[in-house]
Amino acid sequence: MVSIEQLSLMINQHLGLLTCTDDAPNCMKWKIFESPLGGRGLVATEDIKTGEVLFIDHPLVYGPRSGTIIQRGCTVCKNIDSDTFYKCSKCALLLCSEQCQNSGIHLSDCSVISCWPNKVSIEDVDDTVLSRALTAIRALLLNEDQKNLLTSLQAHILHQHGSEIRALKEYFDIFEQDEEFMTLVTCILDANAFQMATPYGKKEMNLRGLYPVSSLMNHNCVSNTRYSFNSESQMTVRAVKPISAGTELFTCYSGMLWGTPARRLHLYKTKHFLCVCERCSDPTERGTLLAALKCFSTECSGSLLPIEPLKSNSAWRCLDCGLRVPFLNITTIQNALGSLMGCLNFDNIYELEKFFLNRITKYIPKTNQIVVDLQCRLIWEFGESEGLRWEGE
Ligand SMILES: C[S@@+](CC[C@H](N)C(=O)[O-])C[C@H]1O[C@@H](n2cnc3c(N)ncnc32)[C@H](O)[C@@H]1O
Repeated sequence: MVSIEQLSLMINQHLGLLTCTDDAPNCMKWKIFESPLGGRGLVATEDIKTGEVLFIDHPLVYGPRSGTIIQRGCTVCKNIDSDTFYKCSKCALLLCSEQCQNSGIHLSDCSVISCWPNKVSIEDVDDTVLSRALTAIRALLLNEDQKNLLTSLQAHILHQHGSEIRALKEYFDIFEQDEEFMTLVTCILDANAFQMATPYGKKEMNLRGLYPVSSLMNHNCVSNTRYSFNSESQMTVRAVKPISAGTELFTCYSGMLWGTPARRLHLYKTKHFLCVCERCSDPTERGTLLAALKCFSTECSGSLLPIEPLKSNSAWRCLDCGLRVPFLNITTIQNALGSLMGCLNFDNIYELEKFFLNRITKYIPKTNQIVVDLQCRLIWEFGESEGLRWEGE
């Protein structure tokens, strides 16, 4: 593991590559430090005002996400809506036009892949396997300084990572050194990559990017920063509240409007830690009751909440009548709700509205994250669709 001083130098060099704009502060009001949470983090060195830009980061590497649900799209322009997709005859990456094929991005990608002897004919290479591995493949193109910065970021070395590289080996004889490096990169991406924003209304592949400075921010369920992307994929990180000198800068790795059990499970599965922040420790989640379920007693209209939210198998209790419900009964309800949501067609706004008005609030309190999520989706859709009106209360 590199020292904080070495890492700070690398980060400064990385940020120094940016052209300074009025929006980008030349003098940083934070530094890298040993976080009390373990590992490194960023801490404010001066008082910071709400809205102040903390830094503007750019990705070391980016590419398609590697999840199991694969979106097929052009690996250059990210377009997922084309009748002209074809595979490059040298490397099998999916493309949509000659222009994309002749672009610098594709020529670089292709230069790496076409060096590996193929085990099957190029036409038979599964382009979705290549797409899943593309971000790690692109890391091979970084220069030595960039590779050093990348490998100084946290990695959780777990067998579950690197499946995209193992799948790639079915089609190519990958050089051992490349395979080792790409496998490490998949572990680093898993711990650090951010989902990149898709421009509104554009049908584009979902991308992930490795933003080294942002990657050093630890998580808190009530973060004191927020980030946004510009059209050049730069990430601007701003303070969302006044931050006093000595306070750690936090981002939020999970959905802000998810209840505590959902957030903690997500953080555990994807980032391999159990959050113990103030919000997670508070059964009411600062009064938002996002995880609340309806009391099981027919005479009571109260809300059930976990008694000890930091214990994953905690019993729940009704805030009004005090009824205690064992954890197993709670998981049964949560699973049933999950199945119900799984059957919903989120593209059908009318179905969503009906479900929202007539069904879901019969079973769960209006504060529950599912209701809040549906409300947000409806507001989003109604805001954009001409003629659509809120028909209920
Ligand atoms: C993006 S990295 C953050 C920087 C990292 N601490 C480092 O030293 O490079 C994400 C990892 O940091 C750790 N982490 C982040 N937030 C945490 C928190 N609130 N509690 C415990 N560990 C945390 C987890 O290991 C997580 O997978």
